[in-house]
Amino acid sequence: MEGLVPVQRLSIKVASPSLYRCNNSVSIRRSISGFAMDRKRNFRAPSQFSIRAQQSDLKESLAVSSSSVEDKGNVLRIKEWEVEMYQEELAISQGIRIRRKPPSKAPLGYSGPFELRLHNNDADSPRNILEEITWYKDVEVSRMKELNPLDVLKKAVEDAPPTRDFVGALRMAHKRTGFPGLIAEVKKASPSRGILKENFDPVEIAQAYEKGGAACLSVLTDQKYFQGGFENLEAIRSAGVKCPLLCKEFVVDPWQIYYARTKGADAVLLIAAVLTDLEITFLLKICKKLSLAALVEVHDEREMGRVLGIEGIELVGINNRSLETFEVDISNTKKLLEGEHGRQIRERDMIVVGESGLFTPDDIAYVQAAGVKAVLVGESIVKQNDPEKGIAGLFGRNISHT
Ligand SMILES: O=C(O)c1ccccc1NCC(=O)[C@H](O)[C@H](O)COP(=O)(O)O
Repeated sequence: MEGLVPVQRLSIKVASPSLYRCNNSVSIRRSISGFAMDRKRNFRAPSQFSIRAQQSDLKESLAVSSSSVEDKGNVLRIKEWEVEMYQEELAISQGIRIRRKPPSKAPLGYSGPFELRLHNNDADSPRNILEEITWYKDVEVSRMKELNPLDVLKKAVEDAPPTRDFVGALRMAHKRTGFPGLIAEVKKASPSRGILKENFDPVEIAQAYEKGGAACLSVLTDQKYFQGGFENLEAIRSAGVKCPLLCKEFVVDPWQIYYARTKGADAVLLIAAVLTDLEITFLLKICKKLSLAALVEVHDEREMGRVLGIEGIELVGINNRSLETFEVDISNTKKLLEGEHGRQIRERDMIVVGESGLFTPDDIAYVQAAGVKAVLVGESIVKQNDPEKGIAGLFGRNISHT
C-alpha cells in the first residue's frame, strides 16, 4: 500500500459523496449537523472548527445506534476523520496547499471511498515551515485548551478592558506623517533568520517603537518558532504602551482569538494560506464580537482574490515573504495591487499593509507608491541597538510625535 497517491491528487468527486454514502448507521449529515452542508458541498454554517463541540450532539446520536462504548468511540473517530477529510478537500478546492494535520490513515473499521487515502510515508512530514508550524499549532492549541477552557475565556473576555482602535491608529498615522502607518514588530527570532536580538526585552523594544512613532505594534506570541510568548503581549499591555497590539500568531482555531483577547490583543492575524474562506468568515465574526481588528494576510493573487470575495475585511496584509520558501521580494506588494484587485481595494477604501523585507526609505517609498497605507516591519528595526532611531532610519525622517 505504501507509495500510493494521497487522495488530494485523486478526483475530489471520488471522495466527497462518501459523506452521504457513509455506511455507518448514523448518517454523516446528522453527525455533523452544525456544519449544515448543502448539496453543492458548501458548508453553510460556520462551525467547521467545532468538531469537538459537535461531539456531545454526536454522542447522543450514537447512543441510539451503537451498542458498546467501544463501538461508539470508533464511530465517533470515523466521523471526525471524515469531516477532516472533507475540510481538507474544501481547502484544496480553494487552492490552499497547507495541510492542517499530518495525513492519517482511515480509522479502523471505516469502509468507503476515503479509504483510497492510503498511507504514504513522504506525506507524513510537513512539506514546508508553514505546514510544520500549522501542525504544531493544532497540538499546542489542544493542550492549551485543556488548561484554559473556552467557557473560562469567555467569562474573562467579559471583564477585559476595551480594545484600542487598530485600524484607526493606522489611518491616523498615515494622515499625520504622510508615510504608511507603521506596525513595528516585537520579534526575537524567526525560522528564516534565526536569532535577531540576543538581549531581548519586549517591553523596552515596544516602548522604543512607540517613542519612535509606530502607530501599532505586532507581538510574536509563538514560542517554539519565534521565541515569543503571550506573556510578552501581556507585559507590553500592562507596561502602559498605548499603541494597539497585533497578536502575531498562527490561528487555526477560534479558541486562539478568545485567548489573544484575554491577553491584551487589539488585533489578530489570519493567514489565508492556512484558512479556508469559511474559516476566515467565521473568525472575522468572532473578532467583531470581541472588538478585535483582523489583519488578513495574503501572499499571491489567488489568495488576494479569495480575500476580496469575503465581506467585512478592512485590513489586508501582503506578505512579501513566502512562508513556504522564505523567499522575500517586495515587488510582490506591487504585483498584487495592480489591475482589478488594486481597483477594488481603492474603491472599498481598504487598508493594505506591506509586510516583510522592508529595510530602507526607498523600500518604504516603493510599497507606498504601489498603494499601501501601512507597513509591517520587524527585522530591520528590531536588530538596531536603538529601535527608536531604527524607525527614523527606515523612513529617512523622524516620524515620532515630537
Ligand atoms: O519570518 C519568518 O521566517 C517566518 C517563517 C514562517 C512564518 C512566518 C514568518 N515570518 C512572519 C513575517 O512575515 C514577518 O515576521 C513580518 O512580516 C516582518 O518581516 P520582516 O520585517 O522581514 O522581519
